[in-house]
Amino acid sequence: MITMKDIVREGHPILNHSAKDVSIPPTEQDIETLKKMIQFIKNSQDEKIAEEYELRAGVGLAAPQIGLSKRMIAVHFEDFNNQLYSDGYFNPKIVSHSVEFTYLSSGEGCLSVDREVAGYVPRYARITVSAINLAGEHVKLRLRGYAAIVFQHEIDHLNGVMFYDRINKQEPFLIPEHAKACD
Ligand SMILES: OCN(O)CCCc1ccccc1
Ligand code: NI
Repeated sequence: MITMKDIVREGHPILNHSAKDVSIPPTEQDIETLKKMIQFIKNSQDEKIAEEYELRAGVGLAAPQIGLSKRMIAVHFEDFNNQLYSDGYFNPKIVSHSVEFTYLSSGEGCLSVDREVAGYVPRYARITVSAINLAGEHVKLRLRGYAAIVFQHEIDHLNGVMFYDRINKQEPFLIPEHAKACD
C-alpha cells in the first residue's frame, strides 16, 4: 500500500518535469499502480486508516508524486453538489476550457508540499477533459467548480506545475480577472 514515505516532496526534480504518456492499452502494472493510487486517496480520507498509517488527507494524486513520471492521476472526492468522482485516468488532457476563472477561497495545498502557501490559485472555471479511465474506456469529462479545480491541480502535476506556481507573487490574494470563488 502507498503511504506518505512513498510521496515525493517539493525539491525533487520529478515534480518539475513533464510526465510521459502511458502507452495504450495500459500494462497490467500501470493498471495496478493506478488502483494503488486510488486506494491511497481513499485510505487518506478514512479516519481510522489515516490515523493508523499517518496519512495526510488528499482528494487526488498524480503519478509523479510517487516517483513515476507517467501521465496517470487518481481522484476520490465529492463536489459541492455531492457528486462523487472516484476513478483513475490515463493520459488526461484538457481539450477545452472557459474564459472564466475560479479559485478556492481557502487556497490550495499539496501532499508533496509540507508547508502552507497562502494565496488564490486561479483555475479555469469549466474544463473538458479527455482521458482513458481505469476500465479502459475513452471518456470525455465536462467539469466545473471544485471538480474542475481538483482535475487541474492533478493535471498540472503531469506538466511539472505546482499550485503555488499559479499564485500571484506580488499580490497572492488578488482576485483573478473574470474569476468567481468556487466555495
Ligand atoms: O496532487 C494531489 N495533492 O497534492 C493532494 C491535494 C489536491 C488538491 C486539489 C485541489 C485543491 C486542493 C488540493
Ligand atoms: Ni498536489
